[in-house]
Amino acid sequence: MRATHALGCIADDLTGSVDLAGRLVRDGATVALHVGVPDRSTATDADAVVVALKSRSIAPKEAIEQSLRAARWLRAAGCERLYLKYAATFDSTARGNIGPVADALMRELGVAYTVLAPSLPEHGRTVVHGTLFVHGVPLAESAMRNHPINPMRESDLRTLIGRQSRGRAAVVPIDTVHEGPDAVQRELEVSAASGATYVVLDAVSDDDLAVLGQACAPLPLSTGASALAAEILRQLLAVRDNPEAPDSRRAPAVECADPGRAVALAGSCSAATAAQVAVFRQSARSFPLALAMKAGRPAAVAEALAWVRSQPAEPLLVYSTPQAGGEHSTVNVDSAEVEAAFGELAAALLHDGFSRFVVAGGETSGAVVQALGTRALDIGAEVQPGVPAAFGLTPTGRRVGVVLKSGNFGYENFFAAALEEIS
Ligand SMILES: Nc1ncnc2c1ncn2[C@@H]1O[C@H](COP(=O)(O)OP(=O)(O)OP(=O)(O)O)[C@@H](O)[C@H]1O
Ligand SMILES: O=C(O)[C@@H](O)C(=O)CO
Repeated sequence: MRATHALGCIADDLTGSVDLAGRLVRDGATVALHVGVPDRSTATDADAVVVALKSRSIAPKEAIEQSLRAARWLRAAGCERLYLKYAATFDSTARGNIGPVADALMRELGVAYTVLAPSLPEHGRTVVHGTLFVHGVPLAESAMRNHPINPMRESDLRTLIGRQSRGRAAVVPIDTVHEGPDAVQRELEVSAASGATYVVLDAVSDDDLAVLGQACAPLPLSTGASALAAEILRQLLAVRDNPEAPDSRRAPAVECADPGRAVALAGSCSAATAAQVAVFRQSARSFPLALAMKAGRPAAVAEALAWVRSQPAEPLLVYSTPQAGGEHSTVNVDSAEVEAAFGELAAALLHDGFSRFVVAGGETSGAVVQALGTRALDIGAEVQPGVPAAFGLTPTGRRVGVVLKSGNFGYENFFAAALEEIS
């Protein structure tokens, strides 16, 4: 590995990590993305290094342990600044894991405070006076209210972080952001001096994020969605490489997947995926996995596999997404079992010669990529905003292509577009 990387990122789920990596690559930066904490250091010349965890919904103790291992690995690899990436919809429960992990990272780095910046205006996520909005609707009134794993029933980020961390939260209000980076930095110092350990950053536009990126670039640790990380990296690279602007950099071309069949797997329970599944089912052959789960996981996986094998033509979709227009939405199944079923199905399909997988849902993507055994991903072109194609090697040396979609990302034609991109 080279001596320094401008930014080291710890992402709490896999789709969030590809969203982040794709955004950095879109800006012209080079990115190394590792699935899980690598066992040893790996040589790379990347501007940013991303470690993708599956820590969003696990026990806080385990999430802290994994995140600290990632932080230590990134620092040993030469990352100058760290960024904790979580969902722009602040997906978490009353006990974590954003607060416990951020508390632990602050202790590890010996810093007194950090920022919270989930704003992602490109996807309609904005923060005003500390309240998180999704397309203008307070988070707790958005579809996230009924998320099966992380139901979000509070919109004030100070309250949310207060419930899952030690310490006090303050806000840098939008008016201060509009005054520019110096004003934001002054406000950060004032908040820290008054004992705040978390400072929520208002932002409603990409211009606001650019201001925040300038203000936060010197901080050892920042936290938030992909947008602030991208702005921080822009700043760090502009400073390091001046006069060459980050915009003029070129991401390396990535190799495609080996020849093989393609399948779409939808385990996401988000409203956007439900609409995308409903649209795709009009033209694709589809199998309702949640319904099959009534017979138990092994039988469901066997049935899904037999169905896929019997299909003479593509496109193919296996889905468990509730309210996707099928009767399965009424079936009461265990989330972890559904995830495991998607993983087992993906492993069997890989064995059958499938080489391209489009997956909807962060947890589902984590389970599928774990099952494929891919430990690092090269980021390719974005299919739709926040959803790049990615390519990696399996343990047996096969090159697979994946498109991993965060639940609420993508347009209605997402599945067809993603399969087209990795064909
Ligand atoms: N019909 C279903 N009933 C119960 N659980 C399900 C069903 N379908 C999927 N699940 C589970 O719900 C969880 C969905 O989480 P996942 O992260 O994959 O999607 P998401 O939450 O919609 O997307 P994201 O986290 O990217 O916003 C997974 O654990 C999945 O296995
Ligand atoms: O829906 C979102 O905002 C998130 O899933 C996200 O930030 C993905 O990176």
